[in-house]
Amino acid sequence: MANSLKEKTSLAGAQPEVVIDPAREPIVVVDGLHIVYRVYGAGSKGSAASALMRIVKRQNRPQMKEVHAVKGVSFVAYRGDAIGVVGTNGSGKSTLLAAIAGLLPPARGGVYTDGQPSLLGVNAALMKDLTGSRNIILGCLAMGLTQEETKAKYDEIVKFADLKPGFIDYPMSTYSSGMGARLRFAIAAARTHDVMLIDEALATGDAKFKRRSKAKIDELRQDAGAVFLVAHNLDVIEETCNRVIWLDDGRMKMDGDPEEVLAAYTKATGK
Ligand SMILES: Nc1ncnc2c1ncn2[C@@H]1O[C@H](COP(=O)(O)OP(=O)(O)OP(=O)(O)O)[C@@H](O)[C@H]1O
Repeated sequence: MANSLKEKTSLAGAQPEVVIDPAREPIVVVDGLHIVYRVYGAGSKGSAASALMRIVKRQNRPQMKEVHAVKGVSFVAYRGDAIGVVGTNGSGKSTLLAAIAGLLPPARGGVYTDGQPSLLGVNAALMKDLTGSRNIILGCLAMGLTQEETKAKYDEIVKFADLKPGFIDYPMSTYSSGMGARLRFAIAAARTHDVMLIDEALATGDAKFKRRSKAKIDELRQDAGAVFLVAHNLDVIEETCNRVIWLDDGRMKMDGDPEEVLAAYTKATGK
């Protein structure tokens, strides 16, 4: 599979922008990636009536605006990497993760992954009207676990989420954001992921849960291909990751050792 990644990278363009270290196993290759959102102005989604009015008034279609969120980012993540992604609001962190997960089509360049990426975000798709218990079962089945595997993992997930007593049988709409995040993380961590993308999921947990999550991520890193973590809390990144990518206005500003990158980022942003 590693070979196919190398082949694909060289096919991505005449001049691939990434260089793969032949001594290591690439898991994710991001090659000259550009992501552009297309946004229509207010009211532009429009009804048939507003379209008719435009025809009558001989007006053109409302202007489409483009938001260039990721601008030519390239890097290679290797097996065992836990990569923290930092950057100020709107710098493109979530967009990059969504692109790696295959949820956003590149405008240019490409993303190649060895295995199935799983995006674990604050808005991960759990059903608010269903109980935590039902969500565990649905979540496990959705991740591809069999009924037997789901049953076997159930108690472990409940224990890891460590919700207030009884809450596992309440609808998730009654959970605080921290409780929701804990359950989401506990469900996602119940299986190993080839590429695990965590978007702020740990931000709402308390200190004890963060410690346990870190231990769990370390464990997942042993089996997973690569872990990506977006967090505004730099301590979480520093403690969890072996590498940090700093995005600035959609561009790669730095990629390297956590201590070095976080020091430069803190100095530049005063965070
Ligand atoms: N669905 C969308 N439609 C249009 N523009 C979007 C959309 N999502 C994000 N953007 C824009 O893309 C850019 C990058 O946003 P993104 O959410 O990736 O940044 P971020 O670094 O994750 O920010 P934050 O730290 O605030 O979560 C921003 O300019 C944002 O306004």
